[in-house]
Amino acid sequence: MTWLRTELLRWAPTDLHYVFLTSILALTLFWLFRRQRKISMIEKIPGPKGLPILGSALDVNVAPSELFVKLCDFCEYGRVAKVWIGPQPYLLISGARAAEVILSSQKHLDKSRDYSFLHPWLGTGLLTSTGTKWHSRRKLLTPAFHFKILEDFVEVFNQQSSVMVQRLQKKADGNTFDIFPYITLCALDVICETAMGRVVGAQADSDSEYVKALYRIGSLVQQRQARPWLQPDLFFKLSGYQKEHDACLKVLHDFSNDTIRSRRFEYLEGKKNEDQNTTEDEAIGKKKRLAFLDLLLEYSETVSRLSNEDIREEVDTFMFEGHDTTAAAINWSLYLIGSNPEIQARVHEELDSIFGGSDRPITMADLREMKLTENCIKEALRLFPSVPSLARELKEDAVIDDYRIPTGTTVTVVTYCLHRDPEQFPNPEVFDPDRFLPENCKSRHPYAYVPFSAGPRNCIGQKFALMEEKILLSHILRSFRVESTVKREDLRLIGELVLRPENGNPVKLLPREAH
Ligand code: HEM
Repeated sequence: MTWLRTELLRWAPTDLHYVFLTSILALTLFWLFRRQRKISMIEKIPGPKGLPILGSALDVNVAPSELFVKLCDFCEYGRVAKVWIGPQPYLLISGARAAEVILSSQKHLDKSRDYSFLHPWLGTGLLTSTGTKWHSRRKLLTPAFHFKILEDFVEVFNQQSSVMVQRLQKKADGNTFDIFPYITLCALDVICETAMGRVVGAQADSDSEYVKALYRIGSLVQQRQARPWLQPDLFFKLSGYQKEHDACLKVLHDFSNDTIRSRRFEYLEGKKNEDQNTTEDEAIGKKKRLAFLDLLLEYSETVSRLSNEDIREEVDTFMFEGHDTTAAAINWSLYLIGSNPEIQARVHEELDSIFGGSDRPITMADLREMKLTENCIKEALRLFPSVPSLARELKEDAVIDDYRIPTGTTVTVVTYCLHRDPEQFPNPEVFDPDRFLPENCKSRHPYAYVPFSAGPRNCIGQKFALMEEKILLSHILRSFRVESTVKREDLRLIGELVLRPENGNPVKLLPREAH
């Protein structure tokens, strides 16, 4: 028995134990109090009832096209709605006043956790970074999107559009085919040349290793975002996707790194020779076109030092943000124009009045005249915004539409639903480009229409995107008449990183001369 007494004495609680236990208890109570406060604040907001602990997690465990329908159903609860997915509350915003609180704020700039699945590929480039890094990069990159610089890209937009039109000519026999990949590959060629200054010829060879890796990694990130069980690193690894993801990553990063290294070398060599020689182009007064990558190299030498890795983050971000979004937007415009023959006739009339039936390249002056075409693009981005929702994580409490929203909540602006508010857009489902005539925009809330987001974290590439869209779309419509074959009520939407039709964009094309 002596051994038992000795053991008991050894384990008898000391002051240290009391302090330790009291601290644990205090921390637990504090956590419970905070959690309860959070729950009671969130519970005041309308939303689906959900199950204990799971919330609405089972409702969102559905096929991708049903998931988007669910998201829109949740928004029916109100312009501000809540939904619990397990222990995590999500706030869904589909009203302009509430969207303004988040998008115009200088405080709520942090992206939600979903964006972290892009980090291995994009690092913390402009889209995914936060705090001082985001601030300084945004300041550095803004001049790269100046109109004067974008003007130089018109030639690329024209050249790649001509390749696309040539490819489409082979399909313009009135039979149905999916035009989506034709437009996507063209947008990919455009972004490779404008962002990196490299010609990948995706339209000529869509089997290239780089093109395949780009698409595969996009779809892997999307799957991970949509399926909560793939989110922990361990499960992603066990699923086998991690290996595939890393293989794609290697192809993409090797490509960007090689390009950056060789362009930096060329840039430095060019600088050395600058005073000694003039290049052949300069001798005939022709200015060399600079890709975004060249501009970053120049800023890196003159404004703020950027490592090759810093530059890669930004160039990869442009590659990611800058092609799927524009490709989807052009497809949606074409889909809606192809479903509305009267509007298509008006667009053809506008294009004929500018180009008179010639197939000459499009100039900046032409772009300014394409008012109706531009309004069709804007209206298509209203009905089918390429980025259908965007999310922030609150780093401090916020007051939205009289509700106090606690720190840590993920706030998602559901652009797709916001753009269908009947108070801002009467008969919201109707495709009516005249909504964007200046006189019809006057009374609209400034945050009712935000396809490029708004406020400090808006899309840096929106002018580039609109120019590209106008040029690609008008090249198609100058050559062809388009007929959409899917009715609006039969559309099934996939609303992941980018909003796209589940079954592509099957259309019939006919050469214009035939009509
Ligand atoms: C129709 C085409 C496009 C649409 C609809 C679009 C839409 C958007 C939206 C909604 C955001 C905010 C995302 C968020 O807060 O999560 C965004 C951000 C961004 N976009 Fe675009 N985008 C388009 C084209 C482009 C292009 C062509 C580029 C570059 C060449 C680009 C580069 C970026 C970048 C770098 C950001 C992050 C900006 C920041 O956080 O400071 N986008 N875009």
